[in-house]
Amino acid sequence: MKTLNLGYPRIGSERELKWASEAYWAGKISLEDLIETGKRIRRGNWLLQKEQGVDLIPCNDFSFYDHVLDTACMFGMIPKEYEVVPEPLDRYFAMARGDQRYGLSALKMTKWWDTNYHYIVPKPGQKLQLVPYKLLEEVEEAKALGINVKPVIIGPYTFCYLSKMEDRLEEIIPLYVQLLHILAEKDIQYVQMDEPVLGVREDLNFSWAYDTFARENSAIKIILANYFEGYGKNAHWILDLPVDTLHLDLVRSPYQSFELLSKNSDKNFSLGLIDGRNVWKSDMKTLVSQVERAIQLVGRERLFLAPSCSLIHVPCDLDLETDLDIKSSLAFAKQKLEELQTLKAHFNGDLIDLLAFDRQKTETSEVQNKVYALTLEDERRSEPFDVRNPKQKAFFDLPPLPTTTIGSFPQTTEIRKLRANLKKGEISLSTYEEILKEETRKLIKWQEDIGLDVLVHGEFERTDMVEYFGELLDGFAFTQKGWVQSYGSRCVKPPIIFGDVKRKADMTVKWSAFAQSCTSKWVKGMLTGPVTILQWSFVRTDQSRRDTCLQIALALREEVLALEKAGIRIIQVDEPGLREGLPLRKENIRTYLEWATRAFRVATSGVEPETQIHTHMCYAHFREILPAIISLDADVITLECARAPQELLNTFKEEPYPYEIGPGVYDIHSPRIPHKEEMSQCIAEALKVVPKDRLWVNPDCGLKTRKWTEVEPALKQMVAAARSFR
Ligand SMILES: Nc1nc2c(c(=O)[nH]1)N[C@@H](CNc1ccc(C(=O)N[C@@H](CCC(=O)N[C@@H](CCC(=O)N[C@@H](CCC(=O)O)C(=O)O)C(=O)O)C(=O)O)cc1)CN2
Ligand code: MET
Ligand SMILES: [Zn+2]
Repeated sequence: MKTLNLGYPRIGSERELKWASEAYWAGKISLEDLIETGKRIRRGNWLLQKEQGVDLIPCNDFSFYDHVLDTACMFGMIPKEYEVVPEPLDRYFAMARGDQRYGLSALKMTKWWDTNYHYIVPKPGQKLQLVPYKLLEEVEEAKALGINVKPVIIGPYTFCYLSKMEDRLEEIIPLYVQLLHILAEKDIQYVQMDEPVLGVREDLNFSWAYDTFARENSAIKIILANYFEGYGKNAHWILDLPVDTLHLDLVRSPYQSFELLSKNSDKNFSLGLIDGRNVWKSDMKTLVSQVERAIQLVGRERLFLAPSCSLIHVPCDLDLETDLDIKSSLAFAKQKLEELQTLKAHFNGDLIDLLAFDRQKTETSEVQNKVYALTLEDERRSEPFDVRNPKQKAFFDLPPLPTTTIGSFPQTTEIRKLRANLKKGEISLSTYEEILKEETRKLIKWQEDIGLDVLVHGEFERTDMVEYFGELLDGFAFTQKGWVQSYGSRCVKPPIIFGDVKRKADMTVKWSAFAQSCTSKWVKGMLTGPVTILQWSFVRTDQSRRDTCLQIALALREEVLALEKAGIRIIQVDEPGLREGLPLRKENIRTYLEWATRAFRVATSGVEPETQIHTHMCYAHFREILPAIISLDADVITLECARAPQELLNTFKEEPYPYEIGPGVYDIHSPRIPHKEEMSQCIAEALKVVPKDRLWVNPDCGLKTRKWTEVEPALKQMVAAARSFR
């Protein structure tokens, strides 16, 4: 029995790649040093996988920023304006994050399927050509270590779908053919073509490309990898494709996977048994019986054992955790490979102790009962928007086009160091809090000085907008080193929901009330919404996502009411995870949106009519969920918009948004400082589709990743731009 792996985390178990890239961008280390770090990580990952007995080890799963951008570069998709950057890796980073030195803005970034990973959306335009050096270098590096790797390549349909160039398959297929030829010459035996588009589209004709590949290349075996969903109606023809192996995500689609295994075919199958999207240990007994069934259906020679998807969505190594009560229930990337090896050993006849793993079932608790007892009253504001909106206008007395920010301000090295010191016990909690209060006080003053209208406290006390709440709520565990790449060098440490969620005490009231006490302007309270907390955590699997989400909503409802009671009358409940949680298959969308929007309303609807509920979302194609966004009944929404204003504004042209809205005028994911004229342009565009008394002016998202030197001029210009329209 053989095993294969679809991809391994590339950020490094100590986030080596993050530190090296950020040091390189800051001019603190050389390009050679950065490249060397990349090599070290790849070597480490390959050797680890070899040691774990993985038979087909991936390459090209490494990336200095993003594997979709790598693929775009492999096909020569470098927009003209970036050609001014002489060094190829700098040009690549300029596309990913913009480059002030050359006045270049970044390409658009968006979510990878239903994950919290973000990819760079390639920009079609120029003629395509094959530039495969990154991939080939990795093949050679692995060879030097005695490993004949399996390159991972985004397949043509998925790549064209993600790049919005489905009309250019004819042009790109020959480049794939050319690449396969080159790889065959290098003695590559297997290539993994990732085609997760199979999980969302049922109208594509795959045989066009894959027949060509089979005709032109008999030497290379193609593993077609679909994950995060089953094959849907594509199951009717997928077995006719001339590929060697079909990967099945048995975690997301067990039923259909076995249907495919039962059909008559000549295919080999990769059984995606081990959950690549969650951190619980596998129940080996269940896996064994699944494999046994598969063996009965197709025979063991035709099977690979595998994780369900790439392991980049889970942390690297559980061994690094020294203080985690539920550790014995968990498996991170390295441990998942160990599970794979155990399973393989079992089927190869070694005597192995197979552990059944039953997560304890908890008794129906008070919180669960509260969820069952929720009524329509609990998710309805006491007055509809048209009645409460004029009251709010009178209550807050804000100028037209009020300016605000999304919540966080720069998380400077000093602040992070301070928190690290607190964790190490080098400073006391009261010292920590005093210093952060001082930062907050300074920030309030600064916001007053530059003339912002609705102020924020800055979120200095938060490690991360989800982790922070996880640490304060019952039912969550959190790791020390459980980092998962979110985009580029940015990582998150998703908390683990293992039990019933309950609010123990106030979570944000102290900080918001303190900030409000420093000013006579309005300070906006800041919470992360129930769907986003769910979506960005690892969840328990013994109860539905819906029930877990509603439990979180009930906890947040208490916090919202506590904020209101403390005099915070504008409360933002962020839901950037709402769109991302959308099921990939259309038929599951409605049910999801019903409970997800309900959770938001449960969290927010208990307040007085004058209390203004804001929400915020980023990176979304909002059009398809606009009715759901409207059903949140939030008084104000701030949205990411700067990298793709037209898309968003067209949406509102077609369907006017009935609440107040702030389409972001400043792209905060790039270090580049926008000009006032660009922001004015955004406001002018927005005014074409949003009535003036409903429009807010704000950045795209929080400013925590930016430097003060970037934020100061940008926000001053933003305020000036807003004023020029009043
Ligand atoms: N969960 C989540 N998902 C999300 C987002 C989000 O904000 N949270 N936003 C979008 C993605 N955007 C993101 C934006 C920023 C970061 C981000 O800045 N992450 C930080 C880590 C944040 C954090 O938890 N920081 C901790 C730990 C900081 C740290 O690394 N400390 C050093 C020591 C400090 C030092 O000496 O510099 C260490 O532990 O080694 C803290 O502030 O306390 C990073 O990668 O740098 C992540 C995602 C969508 N998905
Ligand atoms: C990813 S959405 C971020 C919202 C949060 N309030 C912040 O400003 O950082
Ligand atoms: Zn955001």
